[in-house]
Amino acid sequence: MTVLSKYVDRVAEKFEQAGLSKQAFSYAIVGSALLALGIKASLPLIRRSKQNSCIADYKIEKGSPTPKDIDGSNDDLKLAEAEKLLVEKQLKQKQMIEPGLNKEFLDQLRKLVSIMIPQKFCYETGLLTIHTICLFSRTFLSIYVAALEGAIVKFIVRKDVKQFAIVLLKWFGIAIPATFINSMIRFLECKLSLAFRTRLVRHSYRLYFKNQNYYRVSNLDGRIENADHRLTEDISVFASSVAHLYSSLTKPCFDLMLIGLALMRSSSKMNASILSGKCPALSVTVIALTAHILRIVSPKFGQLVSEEANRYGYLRHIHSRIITNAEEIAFYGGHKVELLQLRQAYNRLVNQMNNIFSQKLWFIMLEQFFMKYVWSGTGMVMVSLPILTGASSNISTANYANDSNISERTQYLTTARNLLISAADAIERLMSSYKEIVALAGYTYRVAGMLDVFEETAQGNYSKATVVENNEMNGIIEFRDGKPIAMGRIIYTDDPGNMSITLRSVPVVTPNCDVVVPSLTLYIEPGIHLLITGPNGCGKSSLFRILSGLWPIYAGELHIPRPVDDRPCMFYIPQRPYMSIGSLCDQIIYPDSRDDMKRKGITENELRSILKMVSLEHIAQRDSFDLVRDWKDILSGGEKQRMAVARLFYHKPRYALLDECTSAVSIDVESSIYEIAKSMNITLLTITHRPTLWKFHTHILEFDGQGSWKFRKMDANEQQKDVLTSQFPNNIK
Ligand SMILES: Nc1ncnc2c1ncn2[C@@H]1O[C@H](COP(=O)(O)OP(=O)(O)OP(=O)(O)O)[C@@H](O)[C@H]1O
Repeated sequence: MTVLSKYVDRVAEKFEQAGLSKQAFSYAIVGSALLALGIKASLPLIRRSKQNSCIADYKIEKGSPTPKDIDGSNDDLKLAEAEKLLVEKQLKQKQMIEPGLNKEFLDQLRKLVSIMIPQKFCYETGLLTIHTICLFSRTFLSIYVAALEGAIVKFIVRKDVKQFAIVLLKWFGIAIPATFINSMIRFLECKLSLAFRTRLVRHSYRLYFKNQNYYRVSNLDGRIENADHRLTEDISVFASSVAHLYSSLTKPCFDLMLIGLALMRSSSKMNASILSGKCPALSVTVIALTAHILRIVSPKFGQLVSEEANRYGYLRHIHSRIITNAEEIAFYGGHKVELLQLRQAYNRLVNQMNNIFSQKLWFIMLEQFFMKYVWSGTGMVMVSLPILTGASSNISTANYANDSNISERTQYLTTARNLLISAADAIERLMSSYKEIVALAGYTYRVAGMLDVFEETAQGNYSKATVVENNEMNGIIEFRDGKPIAMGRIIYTDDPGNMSITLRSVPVVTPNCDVVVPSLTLYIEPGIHLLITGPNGCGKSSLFRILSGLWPIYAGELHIPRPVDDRPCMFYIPQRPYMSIGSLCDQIIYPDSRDDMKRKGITENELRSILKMVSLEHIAQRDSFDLVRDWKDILSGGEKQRMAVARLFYHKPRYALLDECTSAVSIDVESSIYEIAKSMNITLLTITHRPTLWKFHTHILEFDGQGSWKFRKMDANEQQKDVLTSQFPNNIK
């Protein structure tokens, strides 16, 4: 500032020499400052209105790609459009509760705390107690160190070398427990955060895997975009901020309490009580006023942090999609599109982070100004006022020259100053905790929100944005509070003599509440090998989803045999089989564990013969059963499908739900697989487009793609469809 004012003076002199008055020069400076301010204020508005008009242009052009779209310069506009849609969607779902210090936050926090600390006496309360003792001891030590420093100054002023050396030694001696306790506080904070995290993770994993929630959350419900991010990153950050907040709230409270007492004691010794008269009023007024100003001007950190976490989660989601679908993307050469999406997601995150940084810049400046300067100034006034005014002092003027009194006062001032600095520091920490609390509100909102969604989806309550408007009128689905209600019933039959599956007037309804088949009635008993056909999207796989309990039943009844441990009722094999992490043995027995296998008394030799049934014996010869490899990449498409069939032969279910699961398997191996399955008394429910498989079935369920269906016994001609197809390809549909 000094340099600037000197420079301004020098320029003003030059202007005077050139014949311009100092007043005109001042007007010019003020004018240009106002102009700069005006530009700064209006520029963002101009930019925003320009952006809006561009978005409007883009809306008009949507659907017809322009050269601008193609060269990627319209990316920002697309992104803005996408973001707008997202916000509209969230508003529709009434989810735009602003995370901040409010009742919702306190309720959510209370709920999460009851998960993190489930009992009065548990590991976490033990850690908290030790942590609290350490924080308390640290405050005592700070006060003791302040007193020692005062004594050191006193003996320096008195020139008392011996006492000085003794106190200095004490000062060094106290450093050992003080540093240990400091380190211990950090250690305990980390342990506490980990303990909280573990409790939350265990609880949320339990919920995530309850009633196939991992499927429901991403497929049937639309509220959580990236459950993986919430389950890992958000829980971790939430747990550490709770643990940190505990120490950053309790330590300053102890500090204030004990320092207040220490100050009162030392000041009353000097008959210069800083806690009487106008001093406390002054300090309380200054602190309250500055705190109020800071609260008013504080940016909405909770909302900002929550949005940042959203964007970070989305970025990770795009990354994981690329990893999962790397081969497909590489075959398509889709790297440009993927790169663009990654960049857009990253830019969104950067924009949000920049926004937070710039909001923090001014807030921290103001905060520091109040805390470092305004409060220190007030503290200095408080310490010196009683001594300077000396109104209440009993120390006579005659004694002022006395060395001892001077050194006493110096000691008092040094100790009081140190204590006041510590107290100011404590208040600073308390006030900056507000920022942390608001940021914590953001994470609490995400973690508690996730648990709420998990609990609701586990009970079959789903919420999807696009559901209600289109379908409320169809009469098949009942809605309550805008949410579809699953009125259908699943009835498990326990009768070992009745292993049939019955569907009575069950509609096939997608998670978006599109009715694919209004009402389906079927009776399947062991030995009815059912072939399911129909055009794409007619609901073939959806029927399997309903039979497996993945999709809710909105009406009617489904009777299925209750699953028993050793022989599952149904076993589903998809077109793209899932390869788990683990050894070759783990692939065959999935989802059983080694212990389950031992319990069932199945040996490695039996596994070998299962592999032989699906013509995969060479894999067991190549690798041992215990070798852990990345089977997803090692096995070819057809081998993976055969491995999935090996699982079927291992589990020997009553019903096999085969969803084009042998589309990549050669026809001869496929036929032998079907024969073996039938010989094992497995009833086949097959979706296939291959005529060669018709002969293995006794009944057919035909969907027409318009919601109608036909269920009937196959005639002998139909069973020979593959032969007829090869002889008269044009006559067979
Ligand atoms: N998770 C989902 N969310 C919303 N709609 C879905 C979902 N899964 C499937 N659908 C819709 O349900 C309808 C039936 O799908 P389904 O998978 O049963 O078809 P399909 O008959 O098996 O077809 P294909 O022969 O192509 O496999 C389709 O219109 C599809 O878009």
